[in-house]
Amino acid sequence: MSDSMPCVLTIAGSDSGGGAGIQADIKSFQERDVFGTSVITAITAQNTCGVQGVYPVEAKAVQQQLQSVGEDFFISAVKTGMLFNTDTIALVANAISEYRWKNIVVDPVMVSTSGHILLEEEAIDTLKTKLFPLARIVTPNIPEAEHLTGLKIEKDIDILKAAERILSMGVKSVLIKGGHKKDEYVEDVYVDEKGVCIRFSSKRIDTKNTHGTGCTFSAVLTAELGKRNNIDEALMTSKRYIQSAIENVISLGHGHGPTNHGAYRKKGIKERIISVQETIDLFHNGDS
Ligand SMILES: Nc1ncnc2c1ncn2[C@@H]1O[C@H](COP(=O)(O)OP(=O)(O)O)[C@@H](O)[C@H]1O
Ligand SMILES: Cc1ncc(COP(=O)(O)O)c(N)n1
Repeated sequence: MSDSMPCVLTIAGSDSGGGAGIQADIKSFQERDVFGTSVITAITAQNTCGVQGVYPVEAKAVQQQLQSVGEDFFISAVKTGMLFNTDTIALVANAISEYRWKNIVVDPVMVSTSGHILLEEEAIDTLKTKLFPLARIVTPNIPEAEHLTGLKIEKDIDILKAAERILSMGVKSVLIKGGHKKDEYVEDVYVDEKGVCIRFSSKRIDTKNTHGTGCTFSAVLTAELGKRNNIDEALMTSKRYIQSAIENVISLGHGHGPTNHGAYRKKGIKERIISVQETIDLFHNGDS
């Protein structure tokens, strides 16, 4: 191991079932060869069948964790996941400014796959106003993009409209993930402030084992940005990683099982992705 291993940070909730949250993030960091640090915002009692309890960590403890990490490590990228309430969001935004953290990936986690609230409704505005302007990229799924924008996403054009509205909240770029649609291909659509649009498309895997896919995707993205990769390369790696992790299922639990983190690294697994289409100057050409 090189002594200059990039060091990244996840600020998220703990999932006792190990499939999502901090646990998914640290596994992803390890797989992508970055050193993972963490700030835990909430403890969830959770398994593949659902969330049985949510226990937010008190503000003082969140603040101290941010300080412990911020004062000791050079952090090259940060991801935020489950933040749960307004106080935590404000503390995180302050720490990002104080420690001058860059490459901020905001996964606007709101509700678990099983339907449990992971972000208080009143905190959504704070997320938009305090955290989004600091973000390198925000990665909502379709229901989250709808909730953030108030738009209904049905057709392709709706995704672009939602992306444009999220960009107007001050983020540099947005990736709207397509896992919740039903099409044959799962398309994640990236749009940035310059009007560049890239679509990452892969064959939909027919499975119920998608617990933690969003956390894993954004953690891999954070690791790749922390290694100074360009955003398009970082997104491509994240899409390939998640495709392998869903495809090579490990059967655990009785509900929505977790993904297989080792799959992408293991030899013999074909990279069966991925068509990428790029449109430059999307908005400027009037296509939106
Ligand atoms: N059934 C699936 N087959 C292939 N890829 C999927 C599938 N479901 C989700 N993904 C991928 O997993 C990532 C997370 O997507 P999504 O499920 O939309 O987010 P979230 O986990 O935040 O709800 C995205 O990159 C998406 O393309
Ligand atoms: C601590 C924590 N963070 C995030 C999620 C979202 O993951 P999913 O959408 O797969 O339930 C979760 N269930 N738990």
